[in-house]
Amino acid sequence: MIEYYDISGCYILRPWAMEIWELLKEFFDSEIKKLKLKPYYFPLFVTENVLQKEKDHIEGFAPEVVTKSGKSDLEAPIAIRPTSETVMYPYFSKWIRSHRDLPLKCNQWCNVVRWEFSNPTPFIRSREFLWQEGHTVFATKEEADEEVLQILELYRRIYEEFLAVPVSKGRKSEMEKFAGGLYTTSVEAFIPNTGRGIQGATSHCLGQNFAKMFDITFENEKGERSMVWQNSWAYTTRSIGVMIMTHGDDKGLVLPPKVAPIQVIVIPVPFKDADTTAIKGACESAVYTLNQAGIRADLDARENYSPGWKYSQWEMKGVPLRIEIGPKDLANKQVRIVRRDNGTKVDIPSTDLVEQVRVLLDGIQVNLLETAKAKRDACIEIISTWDEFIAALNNKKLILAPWCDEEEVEKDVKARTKGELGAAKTLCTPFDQPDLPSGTVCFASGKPAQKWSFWGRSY
Ligand SMILES: O=C1CCCN[C@@H]1CCCn1cnc2ccccc2c1=O
Repeated sequence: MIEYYDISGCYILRPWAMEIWELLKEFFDSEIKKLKLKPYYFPLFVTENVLQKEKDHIEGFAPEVVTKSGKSDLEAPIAIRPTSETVMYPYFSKWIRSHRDLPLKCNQWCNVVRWEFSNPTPFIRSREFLWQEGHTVFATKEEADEEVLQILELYRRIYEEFLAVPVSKGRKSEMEKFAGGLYTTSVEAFIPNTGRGIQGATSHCLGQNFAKMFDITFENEKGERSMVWQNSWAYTTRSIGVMIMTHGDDKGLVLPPKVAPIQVIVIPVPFKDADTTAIKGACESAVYTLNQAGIRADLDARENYSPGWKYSQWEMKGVPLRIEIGPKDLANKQVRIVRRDNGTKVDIPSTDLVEQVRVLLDGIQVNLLETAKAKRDACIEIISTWDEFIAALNNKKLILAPWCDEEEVEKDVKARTKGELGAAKTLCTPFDQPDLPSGTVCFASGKPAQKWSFWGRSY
């Protein structure tokens, strides 16, 4: 999937990874086009003084900004985009004059650079990554609020319907939200093996903060000038890393069929005096029939590897289904199908091939999500006291706790849980709130609890 590069935190994405990214992009792009998003491409470079325009929140990120100044020190240093607000919004200000210019809906698929120094991890934390960033502009807050949730639902579908990763939709705390915005919503995943939460994607309502900063105003129907309301939202190639960690097993990758570059690998099983030509022919026609039905099938007829060696290689690559065709299968006009997710083998008549493969692929997709959901739910611990919180944290749990929603308390929990594994933090306040009996107190402060929030260590 990936090749290490001679610069730390940078990776080469090879076809097995890029084909997954392209399948996700195909779905997401077709969905946002239904919402009237238009494709744009803005420059990679931004002058540092323009980037500094967001100085109130950018100082938090400043060290991550890669800059290069020209040969003579007269030239203003140029930065590589870590995100594109400051690149785009001066032009939104120029392009938007009247309510007739709204809503403006801009999406770009691109790379961004954030020169992070904490431990680089393929897909999960890289200094350059691919993403889509949506930047939309509305006349009213209501329109913005509605779109924030429409996009968040698309991110849930990316994770649950394609990557088979369960996520929780919720709202970020004031401390964890995008500082430049009004509020942040996110889909949060959880990795049971490490007991860490991981942000899957974010959908921010920016309010009128950037309209003020970049003077993005419009004349409404009554001829009055007012400021626009904006959103911005993104998901990244990190989503591939979350899928790998969620489904992988000791044999290697386990790919959900919806994002598998090859969904079915067909392998001839020759036998010493059997008719190898007929077997290969049967394999080729199986691949052809499946491809005609829109199933991503391929043939592995390499003569320099044994069937057993091929089984292991394609299992390691996570291909959902393997079809074996040997002399016995040929004689009985059947094929043997092996599932990657649970290893079951089944012999099916060649005449039922497409139908059965479809049923099996759908079954794998559902099974992977259900299995991951059960594992994630088994990690959720509902607590009410500080001691229970610490115990759950040390047991690698995803903690659901009643919280007074005070930032000072959030900071205090971070301070009290600092350590080499990283501090605990709020992951999100799930939209789906359990009942909060009156009188329930905050696990950390003892003050009246306002909400249930997910807490835990995170990536
Ligand atoms: O999430 C999104 C969605 C897509 C558009 N951008 C927003 C917010 C990005 C927040 N952010 C994140 N890292 C940064 C790193 C360096 C400079 C600036 C930033 C920065 O503004």
